[in-house]
Amino acid sequence: MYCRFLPTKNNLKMRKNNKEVESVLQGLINKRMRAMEEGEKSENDLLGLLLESNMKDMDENGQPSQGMAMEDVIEECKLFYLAGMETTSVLLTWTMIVLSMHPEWQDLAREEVLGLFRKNKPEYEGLSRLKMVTMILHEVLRLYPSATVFSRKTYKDMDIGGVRYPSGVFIEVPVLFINHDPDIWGSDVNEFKPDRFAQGISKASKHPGAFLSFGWGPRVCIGQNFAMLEAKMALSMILQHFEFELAPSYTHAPHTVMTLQPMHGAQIKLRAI
Ligand code: HEM
Repeated sequence: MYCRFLPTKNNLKMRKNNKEVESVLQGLINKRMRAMEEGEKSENDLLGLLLESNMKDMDENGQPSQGMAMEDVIEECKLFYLAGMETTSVLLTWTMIVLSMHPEWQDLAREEVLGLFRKNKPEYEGLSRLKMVTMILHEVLRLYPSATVFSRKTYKDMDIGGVRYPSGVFIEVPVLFINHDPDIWGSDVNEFKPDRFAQGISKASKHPGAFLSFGWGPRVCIGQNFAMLEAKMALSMILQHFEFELAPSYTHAPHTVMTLQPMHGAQIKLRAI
């Protein structure tokens, strides 16, 4: 846990990158704040909302300390970008890979999408009626969870699963291992079987809370509905216009670099339809 404070080559590079990201964000924030101070209407996006609440708090209380500190605004921007971008993009990547490996499911998904939207642009109402596509995305998230682990820290002495932990212990929740545990998902745990989600997430496994790909509890992923919507929209549009299969150069090697990614990339051949 504390290794990140050591001046290793990687840590120094990360710190340098972090500084660079923060200074880019600070520049964007300054520009936006100037525009807001000059009376320009704030844009309806995350940064606009954060800054608006930050400035409002400062106005009402007259003390900047009551508002959201600028470091917090920067941290929120970083969090939303890092937590929201890569996770959804690797979900789509794995979905393309898995549907290339299982053309029968690719056909079923396409049938559903074309049945609902034909070749028209998918609209919000229709996306919520995509049952097959939703099952596929959940099964991909089970087999290849974008975040393979998340952590917690005990804030007091406590018993978890019959083990006594003192306060201040970091606990890693191994999502990838849980998602591949045959005692939870059955002996076909390593197979791609979207229909295990046919009755919803809580009925897909022997334990109703076993699906942890979006986390759980008060810190559950705040963007999960948005991510699913984005993935459904993108996948629907791809299925409407392309058939796809793996290129011979594709090598299956999932590995973790922050998120779970295909180590050698995802070489996929697309054919317009
Ligand atoms: C497939 C896509 C995604 C996956 C698999 C995913 C997964 C996760 C996981 C496992 C957590 C940790 C939960 C915990 O510690 O209990 C998390 C937290 C979070 N996610 Fe996502 N996420 C995805 C997309 C998004 C998107 C699109 C956004 C924003 C638009 C987002 C924003 C966040 C934020 C802000 C948190 C921190 C929540 C908190 O600590 O209260 N995520 N996500």
